[in-house]
Amino acid sequence: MNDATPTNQTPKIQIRGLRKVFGDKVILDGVDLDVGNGESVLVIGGSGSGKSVLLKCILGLLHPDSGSILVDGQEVVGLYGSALEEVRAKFGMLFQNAALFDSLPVWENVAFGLIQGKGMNREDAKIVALEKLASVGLNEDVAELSPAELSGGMRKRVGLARAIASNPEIIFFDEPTTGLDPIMGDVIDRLIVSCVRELGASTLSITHDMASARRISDRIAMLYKGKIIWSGPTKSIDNSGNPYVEQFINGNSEGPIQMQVRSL
Ligand SMILES: Nc1ncnc2c1ncn2[C@@H]1O[C@H](COP(=O)(O)OP(=O)(O)OP(=O)(O)O)[C@@H](O)[C@H]1O
Repeated sequence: MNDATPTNQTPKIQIRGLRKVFGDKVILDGVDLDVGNGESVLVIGGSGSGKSVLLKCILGLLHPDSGSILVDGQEVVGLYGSALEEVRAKFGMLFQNAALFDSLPVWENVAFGLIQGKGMNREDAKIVALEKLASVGLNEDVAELSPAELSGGMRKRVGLARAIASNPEIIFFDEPTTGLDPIMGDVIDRLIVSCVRELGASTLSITHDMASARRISDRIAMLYKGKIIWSGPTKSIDNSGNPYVEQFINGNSEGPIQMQVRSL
């Protein structure tokens, strides 16, 4: 399947024929996916379907067996060292568990990439961190706390502030609402949408939370058996006409998707 971009511009990310195998397990089996400029794409798929592997291939953390990943038209498969770092500098990422260092105060977690990655001095990096924390609704008192002192929702906010700290062109959201109650999930999703809009960033996200998926994406793509088997506007997800998508979004155990359940 060829995943057409919604505009004629060069896509921000263009993936073609991506294949990744671990031992005898084919995880990605020819993934084709585009993320347009300023577009928010969300990948759905069952546990173990390869969503994280896909993100890791784009970030160069895993090396695909074959296929192509273009970022702004530049091939990133096979890049390493400073060339890979240059591409990675375009990305921000909000990890599932926010992945904060408890040994550093909140502001330093946000400023970490600016100080370590971009060589910014601590004073300037702190100013940026405080600005970004303010943009996700956290004040200067919170900036001095340890992440261990924060609630789950606050940790996500800090993770979001860190993801946007360097004004990235592309942001990955990995399960941004996991572990939050539905109301806090909505709050975080709204923050994500407003921060992304303000930056004009393109996003690629993965989640199991369909309410969140509907809020933070323009387009949804479904990964199944190593391929994107459906992709379409988020607003048409309920009329996909695809039995795999229907089963997934309705959470039915009955349907064409065979979940592997190991009996104990
Ligand atoms: N480094 C690795 N070495 C071997 N197998 C791996 C490695 N990374 C991932 N896998 C396997 O690849 C498959 C896909 O994993 P992945 O984490 O991408 O799934 P996922 O769709 O993100 O799942 P979930 O929704 O549960 O997070 C799994 O079977 C996993 O065990």
